[in-house]
Amino acid sequence: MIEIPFHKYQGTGNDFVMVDNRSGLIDRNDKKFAQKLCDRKFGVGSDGLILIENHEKYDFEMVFFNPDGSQSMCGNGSRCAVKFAQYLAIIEDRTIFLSTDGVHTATIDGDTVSLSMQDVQPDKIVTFPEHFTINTGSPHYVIFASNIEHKSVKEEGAQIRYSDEFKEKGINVNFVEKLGKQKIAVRTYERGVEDETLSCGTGVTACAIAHVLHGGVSPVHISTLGGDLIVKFDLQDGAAKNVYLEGPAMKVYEGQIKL
Ligand SMILES: N[C@@H](CCC[C@H](N)C(=O)O)C(=O)O
Repeated sequence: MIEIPFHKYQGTGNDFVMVDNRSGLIDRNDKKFAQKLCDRKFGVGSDGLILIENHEKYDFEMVFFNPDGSQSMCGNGSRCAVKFAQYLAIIEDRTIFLSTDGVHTATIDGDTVSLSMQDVQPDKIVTFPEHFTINTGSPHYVIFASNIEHKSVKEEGAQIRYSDEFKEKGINVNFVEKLGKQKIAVRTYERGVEDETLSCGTGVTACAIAHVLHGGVSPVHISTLGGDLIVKFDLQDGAAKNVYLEGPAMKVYEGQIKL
């Protein structure tokens, strides 16, 4: 049994257990740690586990796990990791770091973290008559709907995520309501959590891109169940470039857990 010090962070209600793993306390290849720490009944409980590790070339490396132990890019988690790296005095108010899908930069202003996302090339944006699939580091299904406050996001999201087309690799499912040229509301079912979360950073980025492809204008202000985010980008030759995800990221508490 080992005692693991952890910090809990949230970004618009998407919550993460953070572990300073610069000493190699946790084996990053052992996905059971994520399953245990993220368990809301037997562990700390969160939408993901993030390990902060040393990196030769960048300020740090962020290793992200979903609660089921799978790995992908996490936008809100990256914003929280940046705040945690500031708390650990690895960085001051700007950084360049490595995440699951490559190198990111970020700036911090109080509790607001602005994160650069990878360019989304045209082959990652697929338009169907009723929906989009867009990969913003993680795969997203984006569907426009009305009155999303009344949607059964868990049930309807799970139907798409476990459909024949997606059941093997999984997909995150986003329901988007247009509120204006520069405003949308989003609710997201996340794979790996297998439930609705209060917010999803890569998800709202995909939704903002879909919104602009439908006539919206960047920057797009996004309302989620857990708070507000802003996504900015330039649409050039069918690609989304200079993509930024901005919003609050905060520490909630810290503790130790025996595993
Ligand atoms: N909450 C995240 C996305 C986390 C990864 C996702 N569940 C997946 O497996 O694709 C975000 O803020 O982007």
